[in-house]
Amino acid sequence: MDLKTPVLADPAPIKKSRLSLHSSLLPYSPQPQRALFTTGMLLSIPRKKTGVLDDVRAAAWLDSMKSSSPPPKKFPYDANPEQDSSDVDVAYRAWTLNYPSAITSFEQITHFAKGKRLALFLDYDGTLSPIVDNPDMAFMSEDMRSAVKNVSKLFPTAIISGRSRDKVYEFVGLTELFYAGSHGMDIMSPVKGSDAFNGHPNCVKLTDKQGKEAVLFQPASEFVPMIEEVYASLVETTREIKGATVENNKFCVSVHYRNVEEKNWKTIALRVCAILKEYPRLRLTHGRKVLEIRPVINWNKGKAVEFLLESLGLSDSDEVLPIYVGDDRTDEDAFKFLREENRGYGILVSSIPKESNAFYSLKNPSEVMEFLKALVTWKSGFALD
Ligand SMILES: O=P(O)(O)OC[C@H]1O[C@H](O[C@H]2O[C@H](CO)[C@@H](O)[C@H](O)[C@H]2O)[C@H](O)[C@@H](O)[C@@H]1O
Repeated sequence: MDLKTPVLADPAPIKKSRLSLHSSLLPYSPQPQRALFTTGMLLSIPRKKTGVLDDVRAAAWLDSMKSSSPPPKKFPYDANPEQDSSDVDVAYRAWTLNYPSAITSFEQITHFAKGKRLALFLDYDGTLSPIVDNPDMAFMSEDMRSAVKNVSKLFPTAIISGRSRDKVYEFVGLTELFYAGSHGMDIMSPVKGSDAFNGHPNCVKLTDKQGKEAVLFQPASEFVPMIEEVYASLVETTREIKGATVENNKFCVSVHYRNVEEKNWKTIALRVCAILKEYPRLRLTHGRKVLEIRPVINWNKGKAVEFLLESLGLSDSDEVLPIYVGDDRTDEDAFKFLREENRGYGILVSSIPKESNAFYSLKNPSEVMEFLKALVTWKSGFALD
């Protein structure tokens, strides 16, 4: 099977590595067996306790907060009254030469998928539901729910979210799927294929809400008391900052600043920094107008994809093509895993140009739904052949 990718469709931001990856993707080569769990899952990050360093760190966070929140109308140039939306369109179209649309490249994707089982991994916020001001109101539409349900009848499908697993399950409400919450630090998967994890201290067998036997993997379980403590401190320290909210995602905490005036972002950065200084075993990552505090462990959404592939019996890369769809920085770990392990494709959901480890792009959740529906149509037609 010739899987050669046309040169123009090669979505390569860093030409060297992406081209070499593409050539090794053709055809997929068997992956060397690797140990999923490193013995030292805990990473150590030295954190000095001087005031100057705190200021420097908070200033760096502030830069990151600002750069990750470009005002859509000004992007990709600075404020320019002459600039109209067609400039933005041109920039976006140029970007899609490197990250082709998964819809216009659909035939290419299904060509790669022929003879393999597709496995789908879907982020939640910004992917299945539109980004909204109130995180508690980030509902997915009924149309999207039925698209996800239909796709999950044909392909193993998992949701991998930064939310707590319970919360994301509440939003999605489909029993047919597999769920990983807290950026992959809380995974419920079927017992089938879970032998590799038997005896792992963070892996327990239980019966899920539907009465099915399941495996629960929580690599950061020892951090729960610390997360609860830091959540309480963050609620307290941000209480008087108008618009700031703190969300407890069980193994990680989100500090939202979407509704905070930009002049107060620095205060948030400084206060979160002051709290985090007391917790050297926690670290901060950035999301979409959110600061995410999480344990310093060697685990992320990429590791969660690897875990799920293994526990679902889908780890043979000759037979399975995983596709991961996500919009956030934390999804990059999953894109990177699929790219570096030569396993499958990341699809970045973004309406503005962004550097990414994904191969393809989709503009927004509506296009995600269109893509999922196209997969169902394709697979159904294929089944009738
Ligand atoms: O991994 P995800 O499922 O994408 O979760 C990442 C974070 O998503 C949520 O925050 C984001 O969506 C909110 C609702 O649209 C929005 O108000 C917020 O600004 C976004 O950052 C969620 O609330 C966070 O806890 C997740 O970590």
